[in-house]
Amino acid sequence: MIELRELTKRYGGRVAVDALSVQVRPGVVTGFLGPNGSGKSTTMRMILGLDAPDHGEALIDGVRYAQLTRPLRTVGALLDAGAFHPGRSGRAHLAALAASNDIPAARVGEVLRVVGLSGAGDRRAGTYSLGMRQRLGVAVALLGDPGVLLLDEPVNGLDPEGIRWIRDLLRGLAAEGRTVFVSSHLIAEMALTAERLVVIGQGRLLAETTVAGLAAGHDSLEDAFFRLTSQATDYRGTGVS
Ligand SMILES: Nc1ncnc2c1ncn2[C@@H]1O[C@H](COP(=O)(O)OP(=O)(O)OP(=O)(O)O)[C@@H](O)[C@H]1O
Repeated sequence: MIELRELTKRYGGRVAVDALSVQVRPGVVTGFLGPNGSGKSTTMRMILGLDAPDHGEALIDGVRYAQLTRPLRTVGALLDAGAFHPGRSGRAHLAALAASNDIPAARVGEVLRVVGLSGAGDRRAGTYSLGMRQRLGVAVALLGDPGVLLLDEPVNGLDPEGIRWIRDLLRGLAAEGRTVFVSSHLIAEMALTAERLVVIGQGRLLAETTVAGLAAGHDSLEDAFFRLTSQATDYRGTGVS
């Protein structure tokens, strides 16, 4: 379980995350939605202890990330799919992480299989396509068999087959009782993947609901999302006329 308590982050005079209080529960995929710049990545970075909140706290299974004794075994994250040495093979990258986190080496082959990179595991990661990098990032997240998973825009760069694969994977991981928190700015994709939704705009909580709950009373889910976030968008084109 992930718990955010009045989580707040300012950059200069600007509030990126504004007193965000949310509980993300195990057993379902929870989508984390908001327009560009609404604070999703900043929130995820604070959950992972990569950014310090100015106020409030983010707890994973009741403790802060820094207090976890075996972090990779508790929480797996995909933040930046390019975060590996390009000259190293996918397998070597995973093996180094496993060794430094006291994870059995046999787990490397298992996660390569789960993400469909068994055949490409010995290639240099720098030669991977964007979709293969995303898959390697997912393999890193799964390496410690964690109960909590945090993924920032995991479908970025994936083709339709890859998008379906990640959707099924996330739903399967949640069905095993894990907490799965996945950010996106694509409401249509989230509607197919997530059961619960946390929607933010300009760093503030706009809705914490189910997919059906968000759509209720609107022509479409997209319409509901736009209405909810229209007052909380930093950038908007005017179109041509
Ligand atoms: N290191 C930083 N320094 C200054 N401002 C930052 C920094 N990181 C984020 N911000 C600002 O904080 C706000 C929230 O950004 P964040 O990246 O968390 O949003 P996001 O919802 O993940 O956006 P996107 O969907 O575009 O990835 C934005 O206004 C952004 O410009």
